[in-house]
Amino acid sequence: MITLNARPESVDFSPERSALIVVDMQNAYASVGGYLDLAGFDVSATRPVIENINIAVAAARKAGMLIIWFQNGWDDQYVEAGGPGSPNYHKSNALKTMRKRPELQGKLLAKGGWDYELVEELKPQAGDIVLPKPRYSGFFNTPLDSLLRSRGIRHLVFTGIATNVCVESTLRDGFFLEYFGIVLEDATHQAGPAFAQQAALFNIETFFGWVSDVQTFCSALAPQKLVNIA
Ligand SMILES: C/C(=C/NC(N)=O)C(=O)O
Repeated sequence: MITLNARPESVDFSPERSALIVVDMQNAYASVGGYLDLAGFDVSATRPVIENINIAVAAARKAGMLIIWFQNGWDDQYVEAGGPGSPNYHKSNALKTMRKRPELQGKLLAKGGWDYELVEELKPQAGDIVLPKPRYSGFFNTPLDSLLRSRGIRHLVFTGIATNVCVESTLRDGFFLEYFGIVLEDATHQAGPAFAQQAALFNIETFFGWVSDVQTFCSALAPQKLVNIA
C-alpha cells in the first residue's frame, strides 16, 4: 500500500489495484486550432499540463498501474453524437460551433481526424488501454466499469482536460460505482475561466474524492531512499 498526500486527507492505495486515467488529451482540447480554441476557450496554458501528464504516466507505468487513455468524439457523420432529440446535440460546444461555421463540419471531434487524435507528445504504449467515449463521462456507453472490475481496480487517478467537464463527470460516476477518485491538479486544465478549475477541485475534494499533484504522486510511488552519510 502507498500513502498519497492529498486534500482533504491522505489516501492509501495499491498501485496494482489502481489505474491512471488520462482524459481526452486530444488536439481538440489541448492544441491551438483544436475544437476548444475554435469555440473560444483559452488553451494557452495546456503545455505544462501535457508535460505533467507524461511525468505522471511514466511514474504510474513503472509502479505497475494500468494506464487508460480516453478519446472523446464521434463518427464523422456525428450519428453517435445524437440528433436534436439528444441534449448533447444542444449543449455540445463542438456541435454548436460546427452549426455556426459549416466549413468545420466533419472536422471537430470526428474519428479519423486531427482534432480527435491525442496530442503528439502523448503516446500510449503496449499494455495501455485506449478507450473512445461518446459523452462527457467515461463510464457512459463504454466498457470502462467492466475493464476495471475484471482487474480488481478500486482507485482511479485522474489527469486530463477538462477538469470541470469530462474529468469531473467521470470521477463522479466512478464515485457512485464505488471507485475512489483522485485528481492530480497540475495535470488537469479547465474548459472556461480559472474559477471553473477551482470550483471543480473544490467539489471533488469536498464531496467526491481527493486532490493531489504530480510531484507528490511520483514521490509516493517512488520514495527516495534515505542514505545515512554520518
Ligand atoms: C467542453 C467539453 C469538454 N470535454 C472534456 N473532455 O472535458 C466538450 O467535450 O465539449
